[in-house]
Amino acid sequence: MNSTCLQKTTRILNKNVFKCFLNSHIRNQSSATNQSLILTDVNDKTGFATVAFNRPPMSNFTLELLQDFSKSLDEVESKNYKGMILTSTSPTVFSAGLDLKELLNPEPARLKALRTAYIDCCIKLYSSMYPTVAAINGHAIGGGCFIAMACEYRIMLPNSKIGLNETQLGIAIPEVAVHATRNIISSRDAEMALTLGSVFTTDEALKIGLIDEVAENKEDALAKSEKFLSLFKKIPKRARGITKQFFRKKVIDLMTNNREKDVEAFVSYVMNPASQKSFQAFLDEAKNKK
Ligand SMILES: CC/C=C\CC/C=C/CC(=O)SCCNC(=O)CCNC(=O)[C@H](O)C(C)(C)COP(=O)(O)OP(=O)(O)OC[C@H]1O[C@@H](n2cnc3c(N)ncnc32)[C@H](O)[C@@H]1OP(=O)(O)O
Repeated sequence: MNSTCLQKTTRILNKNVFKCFLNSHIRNQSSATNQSLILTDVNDKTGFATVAFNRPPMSNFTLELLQDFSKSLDEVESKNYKGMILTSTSPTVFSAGLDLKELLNPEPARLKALRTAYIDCCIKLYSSMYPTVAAINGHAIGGGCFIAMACEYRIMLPNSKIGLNETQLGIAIPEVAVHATRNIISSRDAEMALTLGSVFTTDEALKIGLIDEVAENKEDALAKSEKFLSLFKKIPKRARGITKQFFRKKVIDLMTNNREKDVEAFVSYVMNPASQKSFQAFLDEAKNKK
């Protein structure tokens, strides 16, 4: 097989695997271990890329997933795709945030790398020149919620939960997350939500403006996402992107300039015995539910 033919075959295979994942055929983590942690599919007609977290069932973030996500975001930018839909291959979860097993008794260097990789992805997503939409196909908690918040528009499925629950775990919300939340919901709602570590239902999130639309199912969420991205079809990319970045400048600057401080603070919160206890309690409670 010549290389062009091989590339084409690989692409078709990847597309089929992706469709299969989108249809949620993979229901457990072990069946995904040999697969990419991020799947990207590009619609040749629209030029929109659909990027999916591929770590069922919780789509929680490990260092490796975040490193791959960062590369995918670079690819969407460098290949000049017209927009990005962010979703996951899990049947009921967009993302449960950072993998709590990464936070439990961590090796400090890996924990630092994890947080650095997470911020790196947030900066790329928050400041991207291309339009972004989160097709939130289930729960979006902690770091999963913030990633959705870094997109320009949020469409969520019914009967799901979304929120920044960090304070409940003993982790203070970084200043940057305060400003990013205020960019979406009212300052009053933001203060209540972040100090309580509130997790909202789909309907509650719609009411306060944390999400923009509710979709009937994943297919509908993807269709609505394409409709949102299409709004920008005729708007020159550079003018649009720079204007977006002006609105987001404060958050982008804080994330970029405070990166080291944020990592240090995060490591210190996570290593705190009270936080360690709360991570263990969550994992034990989930086990005992069964
Ligand atoms: C610039 C920075 C800005 C912002 C800051 C962003 C910071 C982020 C920090 C974090 O992300 S901390 C992590 C936050 N996440 C959580 O607290 C956990 C969230 N999970 C849930 O609330 C629920 O699991 C769910 C609503 C997603 C799903 O609920 P349900 O369907 O009832 O499943 P279970 O709770 O029974 O869980 C099933 C299974 O999955 C494990 N699990 C869930 N989440 C995580 C996780 N994040 N990490 C590791 N494992 C997780 C859970 O332990 C169960 O495991 P079993 O082995 O018992 O099956």
